[in-house]
Amino acid sequence: MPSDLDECREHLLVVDVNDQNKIDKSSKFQIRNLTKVSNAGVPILKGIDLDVPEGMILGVVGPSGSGKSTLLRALNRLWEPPFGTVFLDHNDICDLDVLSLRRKVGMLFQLPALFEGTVADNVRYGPQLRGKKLTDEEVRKLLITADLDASFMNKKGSELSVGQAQRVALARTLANSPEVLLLDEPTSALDPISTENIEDALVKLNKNSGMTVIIVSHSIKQIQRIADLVCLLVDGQIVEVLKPHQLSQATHPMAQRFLQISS
Ligand SMILES: Nc1ncnc2c1ncn2[C@@H]1O[C@H](COP(=O)(O)OP(=O)(O)OP(=O)(O)O)[C@@H](O)[C@H]1O
Repeated sequence: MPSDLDECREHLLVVDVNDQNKIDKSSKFQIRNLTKVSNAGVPILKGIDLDVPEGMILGVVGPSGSGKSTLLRALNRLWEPPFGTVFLDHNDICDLDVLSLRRKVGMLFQLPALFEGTVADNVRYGPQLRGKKLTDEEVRKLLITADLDASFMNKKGSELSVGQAQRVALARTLANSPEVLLLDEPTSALDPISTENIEDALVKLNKNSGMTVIIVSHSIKQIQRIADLVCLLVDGQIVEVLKPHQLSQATHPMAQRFLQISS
């Protein structure tokens, strides 16, 4: 018996923007005609239409330069579209207070920048802005979720490896209890064991708290391990939306080639 979420996943489609009846009411994000052109006039995103159901892990894959990071950044208002709209819970994100948007929609970058101070300072940063001081125990739990042990608490952010900094950045993002997690190559600097631990943590967070996750990854295997659905981006356009086990059925020639080489 398929669950509501399964039904919903079945219906994640690249939508016809003119057909409002197709808007999925349980969507966390509704992206309509999202378009970006570089200053030099080169199209980067070419009218992206996509619904992301609440509680889903959506994998975004595609060749380098296809616009994956640009797409993620739009969802957190790191740039604002000259054309197109992004709705979060049916509200245009450009109408939302940007700080509350970023608290709801946490983002992790490929190369995380930590703030001055210790790891614990970094993890406490977001809640502190809202007048909440996390206890040592709360910080410890967040670090453990991000596959770091408590001994990291008092280390300086500047003394960490990229892989350790990636995990601190994850703990710092989770400290805000986001409803959505945008991940840009979150395990690119991690060893296979840590990668597996982070993947497990993401799946647990998704299952236990219903957190919607959108993950960009160059690892097709990673996407197949954790995603409910995969969106293939080629040259600024979504060319396929498939379930992970259906990836071999991609019909777009560039998507096929990309998948063959990366699998
Ligand atoms: N601020 C910018 N100004 C001009 N061009 C940009 C800007 N940001 C990105 N681009 C260009 O847009 C295209 C898409 O970049 P983006 O980083 O989104 O791709 P990507 O799919 O995430 O790539 P990768 O897999 O290599 O990280 C690239 O050609 C890039 O050079």
